Amino acid sequence: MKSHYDLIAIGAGSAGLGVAIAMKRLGFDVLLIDRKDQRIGGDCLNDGCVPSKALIHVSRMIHNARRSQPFGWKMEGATDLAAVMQYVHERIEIIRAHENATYLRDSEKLDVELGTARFVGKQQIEIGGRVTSAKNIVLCTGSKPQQLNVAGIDQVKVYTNENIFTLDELPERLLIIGAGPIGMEMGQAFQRMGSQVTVVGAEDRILSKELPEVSTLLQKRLAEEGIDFRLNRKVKAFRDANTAEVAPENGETEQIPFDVLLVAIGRTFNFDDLNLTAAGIELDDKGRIKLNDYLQTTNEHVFAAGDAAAGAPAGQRYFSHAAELHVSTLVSNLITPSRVLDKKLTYDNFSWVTFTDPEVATFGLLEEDLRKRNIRYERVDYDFAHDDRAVIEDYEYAKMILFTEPTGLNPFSTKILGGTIIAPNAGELAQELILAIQQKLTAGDFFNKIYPYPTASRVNKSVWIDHISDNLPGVVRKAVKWLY
Ligand SMILES: Cc1cc2nc3c(=O)[nH]c(=O)nc-3n(C[C@H](O)[C@H](O)[C@H](O)COP(=O)(O)OP(=O)(O)OC[C@H]3O[C@@H](n4cnc5c(N)ncnc54)[C@H](O)[C@@H]3O)c2cc1C
Ligand SMILES: NC(=O)c1ccc[n+]([C@@H]2O[C@H](COP(=O)([O-])OP(=O)(O)OC[C@H]3O[C@@H](n4cnc5c(N)ncnc54)[C@H](O)[C@@H]3O)[C@@H](O)[C@H]2O)c1
Repeated sequence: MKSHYDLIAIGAGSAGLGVAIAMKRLGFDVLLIDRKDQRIGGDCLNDGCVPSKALIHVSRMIHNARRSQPFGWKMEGATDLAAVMQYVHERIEIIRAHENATYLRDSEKLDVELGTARFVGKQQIEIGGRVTSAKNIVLCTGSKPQQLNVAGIDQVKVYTNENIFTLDELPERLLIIGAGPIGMEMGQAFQRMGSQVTVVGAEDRILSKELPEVSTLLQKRLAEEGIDFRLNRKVKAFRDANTAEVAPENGETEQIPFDVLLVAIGRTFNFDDLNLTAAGIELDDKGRIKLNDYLQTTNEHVFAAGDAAAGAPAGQRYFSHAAELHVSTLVSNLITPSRVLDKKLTYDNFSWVTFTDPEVATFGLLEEDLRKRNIRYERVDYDFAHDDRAVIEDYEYAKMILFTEPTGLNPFSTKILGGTIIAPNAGELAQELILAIQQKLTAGDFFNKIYPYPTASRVNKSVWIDHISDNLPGVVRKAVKWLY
């Protein structure tokens, strides 16, 4: 480790790896720090995106195998969770081959230190008893699961995303607290593998960041697969190691027996070890780092990225690709010679996907953003009932909701502002729409594109064919007829 660097990144998850590699490749002297080699890759690789999506992949195969029975396949069996987890961990190790200290030192020429970092000055970091400094430091220390603090919890073996992928026996009864993306993705995966899943959610609907009709449709599909929902309820206490006492605000308490408890009730931060006060870095009243629009902390030499940047004025987004957006904003600002040219963080072109089946993809401006900003918009609802691919593959229930500019005299010039798709592979279907928002493409651009039949993404044209047909001004129809 050198005594001084151009930049130090603390934490080697999506944010830390991104900023360190980008700055190094641009020619700067960079130090990357994480607690230990097995943590490099952060939550995403070790106990977030990668293991969860691998588990979802396996559970979908099991579900599809079961669904083939009406077509003559006779299958029986039970999930061997140890074998499933072996697959999950093999996938992690494949990615770890290029996300580890040796690889980063040898191939990316980064300085990598393993240990817990703490501030000992405004630009000074101590790690393993040694001190180094940097012109700029980026806090990429991520987040951790929020704990459930209720009476009797100490008797229970609590699982979170940090240890659920170590299970090697399928629980008969899995109780999940929290109906957010972790609860829904893991709940469906375990239900499909053969557990009886019960979900307790504090709000009146699942995935409360989505449009209400999307939550309702997804909940219906998950309930049809057998998940038992107890919404508008909280765990009040644990009677013993396998019984939760659950109740609505002013209602009767119900006992829910379980074999395994998964808690997924949101995130908190990893700031305790950092000694932030030594660097003059302040937290807000929610325990988030105070940041300006440029991801800068109250110490002008220290910035935050990834889950650690939840205190940004633009809002909090706990996603790997949010870390990617923070990194590109930061790197571009760090190498820009004049502060006047600095880019503010904005989520206007952001998107996310919840990898349930059906998937939920949400992109661009949310309806609440449009209302808050007094932006005039129209809502376009598209039902997949008459989409040939949806009929062929049995997902006529799917929906697309777009928020568009108000249709003017020329409906072909309408642009998308945001929207949501709930459908199998919605995350892939939405990609074209996300690009359209970013590049300001119009309804006419989709209308004029010829999509191979019967690709699923033809819906991105069908929605406009319907919309344009419904909104073509009478004068245009008359003119066309007159010219005919
Ligand atoms: C179950 C689950 C599924 C998810 N699925 C998705 C998904 O499908 N798509 C998606 O986009 N996002 C997903 N996410 C969110 C995504 O994982 C996170 O947003 C992302 O990992 C955040 O990256 P980060 O770099 O900010 O933090 P992290 O990945 O948490 O990395 C932080 C690193 O900092 C290190 N660190 C902390 N403190 C110190 C210190 N003092 N000294 C040294 N090192 C330190 C930690 O060891 C850790 O490695 C999921 C999350 C979970 C929990
Ligand atoms: N596909 C993806 O991109 C993906 C997948 C999983 C997680 N993530 C990220 O990880 C983050 C964390 O996920 P999460 O699901 O833990 O958090 P979340 O904050 O999104 O959802 C937690 C849910 O738990 C509920 N809750 C809180 N306290 C409760 C209590 N005591 N009893 C019952 N319910 C309670 C909340 O009302 C909320 O609906 C997400 O915000 C998301 O950004 C992303």
